Order: sequence, then structure tokens, then C-alpha cells
Amino acid sequence: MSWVRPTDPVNVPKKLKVSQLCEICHSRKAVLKRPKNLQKVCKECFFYVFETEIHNTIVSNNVFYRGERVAIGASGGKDSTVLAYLIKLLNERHNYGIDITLLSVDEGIVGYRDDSLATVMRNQKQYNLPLEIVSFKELYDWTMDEIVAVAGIRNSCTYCGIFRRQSLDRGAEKLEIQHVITGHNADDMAETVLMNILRGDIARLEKSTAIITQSKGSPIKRSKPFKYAYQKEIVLYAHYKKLDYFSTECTYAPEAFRGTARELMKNLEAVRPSCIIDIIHSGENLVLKDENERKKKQFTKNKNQEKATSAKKSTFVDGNRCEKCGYLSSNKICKACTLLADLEKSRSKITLENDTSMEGAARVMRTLEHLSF
Ligand SMILES: Nc1ncnc2c1ncn2[C@@H]1O[C@H](COP(=O)(O)OP(=O)(O)OP(=O)(O)O)[C@@H](O)[C@H]1O
Repeated sequence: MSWVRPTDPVNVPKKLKVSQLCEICHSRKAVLKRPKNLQKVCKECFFYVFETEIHNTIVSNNVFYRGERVAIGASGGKDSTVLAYLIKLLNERHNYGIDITLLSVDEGIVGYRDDSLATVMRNQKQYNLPLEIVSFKELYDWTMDEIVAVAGIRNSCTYCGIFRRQSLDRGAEKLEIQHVITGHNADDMAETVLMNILRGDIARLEKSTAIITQSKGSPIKRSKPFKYAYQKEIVLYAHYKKLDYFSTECTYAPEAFRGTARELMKNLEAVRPSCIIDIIHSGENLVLKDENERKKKQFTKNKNQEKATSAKKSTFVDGNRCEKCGYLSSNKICKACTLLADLEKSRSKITLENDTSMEGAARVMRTLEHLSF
């Protein structure tokens, strides 16, 4: 264990007021207030409680089994960098017996993902873990910069989310790994619960607080060991541990509604820090109406939407394979292929400049300015 009770009288601070002491060890000087519960703690106790809380989440939810091969979705950002560092540390400390690989998706965003992948490559060396990188270009023949040029910045998160999710699954499948863990934290989870409530999306609401998810028929399961970890604490941990992470925001703006929910969450958290955990707790304990009854209602709603958009929808069966790409899909044609078909229609309209020295968004904006559809 790394935490040591400060029994050495030489290290006990002399003239500290009681209010300056760490509220856990009552010996060392507190250097931070935990954003989660406003408890004043010293650096050593913060590391210890933070690591122990993640360990407890993993153990109490049976996230791993001995001998399991696990891929960590590594973006180079703070959450997944801390995740890679901590999972490796806890695996060694508590002998989980898991085999860890870093798995990155290169979405093809010049000036953003290329820099963050450079961080992942450094992390790979620092943590001595294998790394696999899959790219949108190799899987779909599109980069995100090209997609934004065709579909617009406002739709970027939709495309990126669907392609990234499938890319992580495909990367894991290539490595013959059946478990992908991601750095989604408590803030992300509370934000998703809030968003689903505000949208009335009950089907998603029901699944939004699960720590482990797996589509029926899919061999790949997903889990979120940081489910209860506050984003601010993850950043503090990375800062005090001097971890090497990439902190630039994505070049493309977050989905408008998610951005609004995030803002709302931040305002709520400022007034009541525990609200992040409280929202997750509420989500976990929601008792939803009988599923059949909801499905009937959803069916009627979908039928009406179908009529309005005259969209052709296939029968929803989990575990199907996409008729186009052959990858697992709950629809006849998977979401990625549906989006790709729309993109292909527009591809001919666009000729992207071959200048990679310019940042992605700037390049896209210039391309758009010169386009006449
Ligand atoms: N390009 C990627 N390659 C691999 N995994 C990714 C990638 N992008 C996101 N992920 C995974 O999904 C999680 C949530 O991603 P999100 O886009 O919300 O980023 P984030 O909250 O900024 O996280 P991070 O700080 O790790 O980038 C990440 O922590 C990571 O595990």
C-alpha cells in the first residue's frame, strides 16, 4: 500500500492549526478540498482514498474476472490517461490478474487527435503497455475532418460517436479482446441521465447508469470504472501525480444539447457538489413502468415518426449482422453504414484541399466557404 500513517514525529507539522490538518490522517497539512464532499485532505490521503474508491467500485461490481483481457479506450485525455495509470496500478496492487492493452481510435481530426495520439504513444512507453490504433480512415475511408466538410460541424458529434463506438468494438475484436473500459466519469454519467430525462428518452435512461453494458448478441462488453469519480478529482489526481495527458478540447463543438446539459450540471454542482452523485443515485433507483407497456407506446411513437419522415426501418433484433458490412448490428443495416451511405452521396460534391498543415476545423471552414452546393 502506498498510504502511510504519519507516525514519524519528524514529519508531523509543528505549528499547524487543527483546521489546517488533513481530515483523514489528522497529522499532515491539508492541501486540497475534495470536490466530491469538500473534505480537506493531504496529498497522500487523497491518493489513497481516490484509488481505494475506484478499487471498491471495481470489486463490488465484479468488473473484471481473473485472466480477462481488457482494452482501455485511450484518447490521451485526462480521464483515459488516469484510467490507464490507475488500472495498471490497481491490477498490480490487488492482483486482479487482468491483461491490459491500450486501444485508440484515430478519428482523423488534424490539430487535435494527432496531438492526443502522440500523448497516448508516450503513455504506452511510460506504462509499458501494448497499444493498438485503429482509424476512421482505414475502417470507413473517411476522416472526421472530411465528414465535417460534408455533414457540417453541428452533426459532427453524431458521426463521431457512432463511428468511434463501432471502431472501439472493431479494434477490440481484432485483438480478440471482449472487454473495453472507458474513462467516462460521474460528471459524464450525471449529464447523460439529465439529458435523457430532459428528452424523455426512457429506453436510454434505463441503461444510462449501468457500470457494465453489453448489447445482446455482441461479444464485447463495456464498462466504466470511473462511474462515481468526479471529473475535478480526476484532474487533481492527474495534476498531483504529474501524469502526461493532453488537455485541449476537441476542435469541433460538443453536441448543442449535451453542451447545455453540461452547463446546467456545472451550475447545479456549484450550488450543491453532491448533486452529481445524487443524480446517478436517482438514475440507479428509478423504477420504470412495465417494459412491455413502454414498448407499445414507443412502437406507436416510432410508427408516427416513420410516417412523418417516410423512413424505412428494419425490424429491431439484437445480435443481427449488418447486411452491408457484416458487423454486429441491431438493425438490418448498421448505423455506421446508414451514415456512410449519406456521406457517400455528398462525397462527389466536395474536394478537400490536400493541405494538412492547416488545423482541421479551419481547413473545413475554408473549404465550406469556397463551396457552392
Ligand atoms: N479516440 C479515442 N480512442 C479511444 N478511446 C476513446 C477515444 N475517445 C474517447 N475514448 C474513450 O471514451 C471516454 C470518454 O470520451 P469523451 O469523448 O467523453 O472524452 P473525455 O471525457 O474528454 O475523456 P478523456 O479525458 O479520456 O479524453 C474516454 O475516457 C476514453 O476512454
